[in-house]
Amino acid sequence: MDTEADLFYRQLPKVELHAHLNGSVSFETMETLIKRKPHLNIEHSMTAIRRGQRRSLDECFQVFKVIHQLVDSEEDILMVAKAVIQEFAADGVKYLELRSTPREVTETGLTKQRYIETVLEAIRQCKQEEVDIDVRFLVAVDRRHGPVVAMETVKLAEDFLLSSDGVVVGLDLSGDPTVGHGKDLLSALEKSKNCGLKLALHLSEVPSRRDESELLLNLPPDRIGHGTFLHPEVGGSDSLVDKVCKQNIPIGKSFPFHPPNSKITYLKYFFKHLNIFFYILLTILFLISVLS
Ligand SMILES: CNc1ncnc2c1ncn2[C@@H]1O[C@H](COP(=O)(O)O)[C@@H](O)[C@H]1O
Repeated sequence: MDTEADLFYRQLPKVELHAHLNGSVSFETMETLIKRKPHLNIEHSMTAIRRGQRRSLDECFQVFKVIHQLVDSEEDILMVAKAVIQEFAADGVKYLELRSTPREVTETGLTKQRYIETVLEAIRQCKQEEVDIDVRFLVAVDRRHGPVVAMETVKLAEDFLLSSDGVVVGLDLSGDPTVGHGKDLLSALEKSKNCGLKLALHLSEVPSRRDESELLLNLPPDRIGHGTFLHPEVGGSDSLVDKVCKQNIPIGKSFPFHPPNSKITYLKYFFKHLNIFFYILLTILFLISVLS
């Protein structure tokens, strides 16, 4: 049963700036999809990460593969997108930035163009049905597919930017962060920016990506996905954190994030190196006693 706090938080008007369409499918919608395709033998445990359950990034991407098998036609996309929008609205979200990677599925005749059009149709229908939410769409580039596909996706996104009456607003860069390097996608991202698409970039999601993050932050992006390893304490750098803070880029936060010059960081530094301060203090006391 809902507590008073649950109700309060549900009713609180909210913005959702990091929603992957196929990462936002509810248990109920998943049930409908599984029933529609019994031949796939998919069970619920293969499509969701339960509260408190820990999964590696690799396992998360396996889950998306299964979901993609379930969502592979215009009919599925329309149903899923409408349900996701209605559920966010029921949760008190007033502004939603939905992102999704357009896919081609030969067996069902789905093309990338129709994929985007179908999501836009779902947004249009929700608006017509007066669902109380403002939805924008970001076309996603999957970094695993490389620079050629990235450039094709940018061109597609650009067409929709001009024809979707303000619903398509940007480009998202996502996909397995351990695959490829951002430098190969830079020209596609620059083109995207130059034609007026906003950029939502997944970066520093895994360690040892400082060079890539530096490069991507120079674009700069308008949204950051995760940014888990930007901070110097986890292998990032002050320069990376500085760029995010100075440019005020909203971040899909997955870790405590302090600007390098904040009081909290100084205090943490002090306590971390307390033993050094103690030795310095002893040395000063020793020198005072010797000299006096
Ligand atoms: C866990 N952190 C993450 N890091 C990077 N990319 C992620 C992601 N979570 C989701 N995606 C991206 O979103 C796709 C699923 O939604 P769509 O089919 O596009 O709607 C995944 O295949 C992946 O490319």
